[in-house]
Formats: sequence, structure tokens, C-alpha cells
Amino acid sequence: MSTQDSDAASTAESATRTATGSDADTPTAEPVVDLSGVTFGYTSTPVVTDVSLAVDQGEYVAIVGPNGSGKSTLMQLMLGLLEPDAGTARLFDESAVRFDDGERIGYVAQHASAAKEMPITVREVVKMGRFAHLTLDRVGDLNRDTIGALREAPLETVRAGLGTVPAIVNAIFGRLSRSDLAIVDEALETVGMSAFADRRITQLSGGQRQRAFIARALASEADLLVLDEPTVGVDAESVDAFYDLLGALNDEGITVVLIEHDLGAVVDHADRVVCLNREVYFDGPTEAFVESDALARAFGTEARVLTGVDG
Ligand SMILES: Nc1ncnc2c1ncn2[C@@H]1O[C@H](COP(=O)(O)OP(=O)(O)OP(=O)(O)O)[C@@H](O)[C@H]1O
Repeated sequence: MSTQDSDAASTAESATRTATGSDADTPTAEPVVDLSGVTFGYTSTPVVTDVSLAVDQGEYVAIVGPNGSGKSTLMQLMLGLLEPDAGTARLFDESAVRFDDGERIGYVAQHASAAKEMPITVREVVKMGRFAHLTLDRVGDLNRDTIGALREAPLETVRAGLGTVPAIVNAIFGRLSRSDLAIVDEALETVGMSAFADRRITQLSGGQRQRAFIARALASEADLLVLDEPTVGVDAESVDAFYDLLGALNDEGITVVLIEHDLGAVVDHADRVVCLNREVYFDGPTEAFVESDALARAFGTEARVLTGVDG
């Protein structure tokens, strides 16, 4: 496999795209995600072994692999939620575990199930995307403890999906400015959820809920969208709409990294595929992935069923 060639091609391609989000005029020269020789195990047995992987700004990368192959673990290593046992993980050119600029990342966690425990509306979920932009002068008379917790909130929001303490959420909703609220409205409109803005998140279909989380990521004006199996449990029509939206965001320069079990969707939408089964079996353009033997090696016979490819 010639990953170097493909890396060079994707780097060149991404360099031609226009950046948006908080760094609109200053495209990042360093990779957005940079894993080098990363090994990690929950026990003494590694579930991710010697993975090196760089994602440049503007790329659209799908991570695929069989169940239990380490995809979610790899994503958590990318985000600094887990620390490598060996190797290095960097995010926006900082150590991933120390990275604390939550506004740059929109993370849609697998199933986003935490929402079920929080009786909040779609609009409130999306407002949470603005928390990372609140500065101390805008939180006014909140007491010291709340401010301390608040400063943790953006990262917590990113890292735990919806893991922000409700009391803090309530305390800071009132601190959002008019322009914050306009951004929230725009994000809702972009994902086609304006009509559902005041509906509780628990009263949505899976596809609608995922769109609400995408809107939260949009409202945060993230440069990097990281999505862990975002279309699980989502009906076919909503999946198409979801991918249209993701493609449009990527066209605007937002970097997309997603784990997707549906290889048909990967082939249709992603520019680059990383095929994982504890180690990297393939890393390159989607077309080359389809023609490679990585599927068979990483998935075994499962691959044909997943792709509908006979060969
Ligand atoms: N918190 C954890 N503690 C211990 N082992 C874990 C933990 N999370 C995952 N594992 C194990 O690590 C391995 C990789 O899991 P991971 O969730 O990263 O795989 P995956 O490719 O995302 O799987 P799936 O496609 O089924 O979601 C599996 O064997 C899993 O059982």
C-alpha cells in the first residue's frame, strides 16, 4: 500500500480548500489530528497497536473496521480522552490529553444516549455549543465555584457528549448574547431543525436527535467534527439528509472524521478511509480502498455482505 502517495494527495487537496470556523483566514499548517506510533490497551493486551495517522484540515476521513477493532478507542485517543501507552497523540498541534480548546471540536458520541437523561429542548442542546465562547467578563455575577465549573463545561460538553451539570447549564443559558442566539438559530436552520427547536430531545427520532447534535457542533463553530457511528438507528431518508449536510460542511472546510459501520455510505461520501483492526490495514483514498484487499484482510468474509461487492 502506498499511503505516502495518498497522504500527499490528500494534503494537497485539503490545502486548496478554504477554511471556515474560528480560523477562517488562517488555515492550519500542522495536521488537525496527529497520531504517531500510538499503542493503547485497557488491560495489558493492546486494542490499538502502533497506529500512525495524520488528518489535515479540510479532510473527510472515515474510520472503518469490524466490531471491537478499536475504532472508538482510536477516536478517544485522538480527542485526548484516553492517553496512549506508547506513542504520541496531538490535536491542533498540542498534546491531545492537554488540549482544552473545546470550541474547536464538535463531537457527536456514539448513540448520543446521554440526552435521554436530560429533559432539555433541542434549542438548549444547541445553545450548549456556545458555552466554549463564553468568557469570564460575560458570566458576570456567577459565584466562583460556578465559574470554575463553567470553565470546565465546554470541554466536558465536548468530551462527554452531553455531560454538563444541569445547574451550570441553566446558570449560563442566561449569559448568552444576542449574537450567540443568532448563531444557535442559524445552526438549527442549517440542519433543518428549526421547527423542532422547542421540542424535548427525548421526543425526537434518532435522525432528528443526531441532527440536533450536529447543530450543537455547528453552533460551537468547530473546525473539526468527530462523529462515532452517527447514523446508527437512523432511518434511511434521514441518513441521506445527514450525509448531505456533512458533505456541505466539509465543502466549507470543516474537517470530518467519522466512524461508520455502513461501508456503502463510506464509499459514497468519504474521501479517505482508514481501515482498522487493532492496527491500520489501509489508509488512503476511498477509491483505492475499494480496490484493495484491506476489506478482506480486516473484515474477513463479512466485507462482502457489508459492501454488497461480489469480488
Ligand atoms: N472501557 C473499556 N474497558 C475495557 N475494554 C474496553 C473498553 N472499551 C472498549 N474495550 C474493548 O476494547 C476493544 C476495542 O473496542 P472499541 O469500542 O474501541 O471497538 P470498536 O471498533 O469501536 O467497536 P464497535 O464497532 O463494536 O463499536 C474491544 O475488545 C472492547 O471490548
